[in-house]
Amino acid sequence: MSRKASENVEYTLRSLSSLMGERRRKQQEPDAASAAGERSLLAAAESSASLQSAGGGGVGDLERAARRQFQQDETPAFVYVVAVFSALGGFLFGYDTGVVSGAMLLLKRQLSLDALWQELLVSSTVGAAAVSALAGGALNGVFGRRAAILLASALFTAGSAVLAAASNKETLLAGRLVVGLGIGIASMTVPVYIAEVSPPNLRGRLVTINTLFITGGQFFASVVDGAFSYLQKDGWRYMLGLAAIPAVIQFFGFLFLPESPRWLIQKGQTQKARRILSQMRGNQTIDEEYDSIKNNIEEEEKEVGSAGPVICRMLSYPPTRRALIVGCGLQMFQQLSGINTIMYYSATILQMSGVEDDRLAIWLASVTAFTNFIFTLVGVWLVEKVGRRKLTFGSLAGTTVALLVLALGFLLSAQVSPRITFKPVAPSGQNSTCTRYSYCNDCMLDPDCGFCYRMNKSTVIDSSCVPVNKASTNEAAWGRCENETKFKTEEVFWAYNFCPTPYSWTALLGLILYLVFFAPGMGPMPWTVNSEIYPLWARSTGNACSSGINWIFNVLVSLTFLHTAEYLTYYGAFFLYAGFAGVGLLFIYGCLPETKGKKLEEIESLFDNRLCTCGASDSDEGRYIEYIRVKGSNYHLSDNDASDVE
Ligand SMILES: O[C@H]1[C@H](O)[C@@H](O)[C@H](O)[C@@H](O)[C@H]1O
Repeated sequence: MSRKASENVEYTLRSLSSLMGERRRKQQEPDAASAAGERSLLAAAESSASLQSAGGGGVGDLERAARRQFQQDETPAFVYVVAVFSALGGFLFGYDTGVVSGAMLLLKRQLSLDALWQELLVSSTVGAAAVSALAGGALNGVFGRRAAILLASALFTAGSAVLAAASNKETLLAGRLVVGLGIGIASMTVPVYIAEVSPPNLRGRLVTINTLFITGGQFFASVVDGAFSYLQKDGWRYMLGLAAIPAVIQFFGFLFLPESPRWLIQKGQTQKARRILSQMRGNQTIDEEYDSIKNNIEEEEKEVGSAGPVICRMLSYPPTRRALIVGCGLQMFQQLSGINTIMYYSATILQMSGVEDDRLAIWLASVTAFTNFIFTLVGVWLVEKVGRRKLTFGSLAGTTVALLVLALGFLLSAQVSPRITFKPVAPSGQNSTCTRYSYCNDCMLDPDCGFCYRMNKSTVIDSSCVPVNKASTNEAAWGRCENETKFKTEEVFWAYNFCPTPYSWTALLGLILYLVFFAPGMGPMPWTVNSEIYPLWARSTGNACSSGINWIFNVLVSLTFLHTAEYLTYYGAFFLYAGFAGVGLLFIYGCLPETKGKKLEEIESLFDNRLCTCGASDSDEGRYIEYIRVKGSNYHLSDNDASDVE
């Protein structure tokens, strides 16, 4: 059957099943079955026969009516409102992790911060996020998802206010720690909350929107950084303080938004849960979904028991143990593929490719953040079409290739690295190791040194390696490249962290390819998949562990990047990330099952088989699955089983 024809049949099936549900509701006495939700799926042949006998206007009218009915069954706007308010947590996560690099440029001058303090202010937030993500499991298990999100937005607000008003570095550190605590809680709670309120056919898309907000926050932060970089004094206060606005909006929004119905059922607050669930499902019957959540909780309690800490029960029960390995593995490989060093290093990669102006490089770094954001949008679009498994695998495969291109770019640049031809005499009392280097590449790998040179057409001439000004890496400590006035009068250029070479464009190509491939899959899918693979009793703890792993590897990779580059050179570092990504590919191929279209309560069974047989045992692979909602019930309809459903 052609694709178009099969799409028509599918649409007709969808329309008819909806319509038949409606007809029956009108024609039949309400009995127990109809109270449990109308379930009427017809195979194509059956339905056309019923159609003829149904009379009353023929196929055209029926289809029109079906179309009307189908449209009425749409997910209520309320679910989208809830998802967007929750995803503000993602926005703050992105904003607060992204804004600090620009703020630091101004802060280090105004408060004379040394390297240790700069490092502390950047990594304290990520470290605090790791701790609070781990602790957030208990928090949102005991007090609920809504309370955890409210707490996270309160922390974001308080932290941003402290940062904006800070008068010394100690207060700044306190503010960054508070913001970090908020990020950790939000990063693990928001995806879980969205997954729990979403209907199955939209779940992937809505959870992925949270990552869209993360990358949106990072992009917005880069624009704010660019804009306030002109305000040399106190510009950082605005950069860091602005986060309070979305945080306050989220806090007040959530005062009016409901708790997750799944959590409420687990806590025995069934009436409230039913009310919220029907609010979320609009005109659809919720009985089936409600019963399935409730039965699931009871069965799980029988099967796993409720004694002992959740993490011990998870580890001793094979399906949750496997899910935990998959969830943590995905988060680990996301960070090991080097996303945050790519983002952090993008300004330098851009400079390598010939962008000499510093401000321009900062603005171009926001183009990088924008690319990351736009391609996450592609992920939102693809996730319910191609599914999580293919999207993640394809994305990581492309990311690996991009990392190889990046590494190759740096390798080529190192091979043709300009020679050092001019050895200036250091002013008295200014000792330095920089002048002993013979090639730009060695000079650039030493964090204390930079490359000062002139250009004759496209050839580097009069090049020297001199110490960098510790207060501003934009200039040398002394000599021709000491300040911007000298750059102009002496017609010299200053390169810190990179070498001018004709192959720099390869690195730029690698950078673009990286973001194009990473952003739709490896960026969002680890969060999305983690929000859905654990059964309810293990969901908070599972997400706490996997988010904790994400943050821990985030700190590890960012903190070790400069040292890795020093020991392995830049191309070595990118080859290393490509290697990690390659191992990640095998892991995803073997272990990640497809969760698209499944109800949260059905997903546990995907982990019944031995780990790393998912590639082979994924029974849904290659089958077209369409979610059909008939008067409140969701059904799988595939080519394989269309004929045996009534
Ligand atoms: O999913 C997000 C996203 O890809 C961000 O761009 C990155 O900074 C985060 O570390 C990651 O968790």
